[in-house]
Amino acid sequence: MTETLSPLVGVIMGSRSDWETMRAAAEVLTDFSVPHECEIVSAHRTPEYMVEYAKSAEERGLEVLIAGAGGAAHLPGMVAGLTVLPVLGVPVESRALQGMDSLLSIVQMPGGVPVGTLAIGTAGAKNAGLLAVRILAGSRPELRQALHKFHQGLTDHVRQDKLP
Ligand SMILES: Nc1c(C(=O)O)ncn1[C@@H]1O[C@H](COP(=O)(O)O)[C@@H](O)[C@H]1O
Repeated sequence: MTETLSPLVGVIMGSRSDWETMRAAAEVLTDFSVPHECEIVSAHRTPEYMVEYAKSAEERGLEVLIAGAGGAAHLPGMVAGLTVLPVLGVPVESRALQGMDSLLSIVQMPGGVPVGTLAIGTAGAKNAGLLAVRILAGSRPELRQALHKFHQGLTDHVRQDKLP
């Protein structure tokens, strides 16, 4: 994509420790040449910055937010309450409860405030990146084309797999 270099997707996470998971989302966006930004934003530790970030996201030109957090993962839901942009929530795998706490904190949103919840961990982060690309592709034919190519690549790869 060349029409703009200002970020279209905001990848945010509650802590630096989430990066190992959330980098999978950023890598997908890089692969599809989607301009994006990555930041640490925490509902618990930086609540005022979270409000500022979420409220300014739309006017800054962001179109999709990907929010990852672990444990008491309130970030995605809080952000979804502060913006009308689509928010994709990634439950980061926690040590104590293997991410079940993160998942349940993100998925069970009250009606009216949607968060698109992905799977726990790196696979969820990767799919959040792909879902963001799919959302953006709705109005960007070049991204739609790139997704068709990616999809075909997946299919070809699996079709060529041989059992031992
Ligand atoms: N769940 C949240 C939020 C939030 O929801 O705002 N902020 C930080 N955290 C989470 O705390 C976990 C442990 O963080 P540390 O590793 O910094 O102790 C991280 O997975 C983070 O997402």
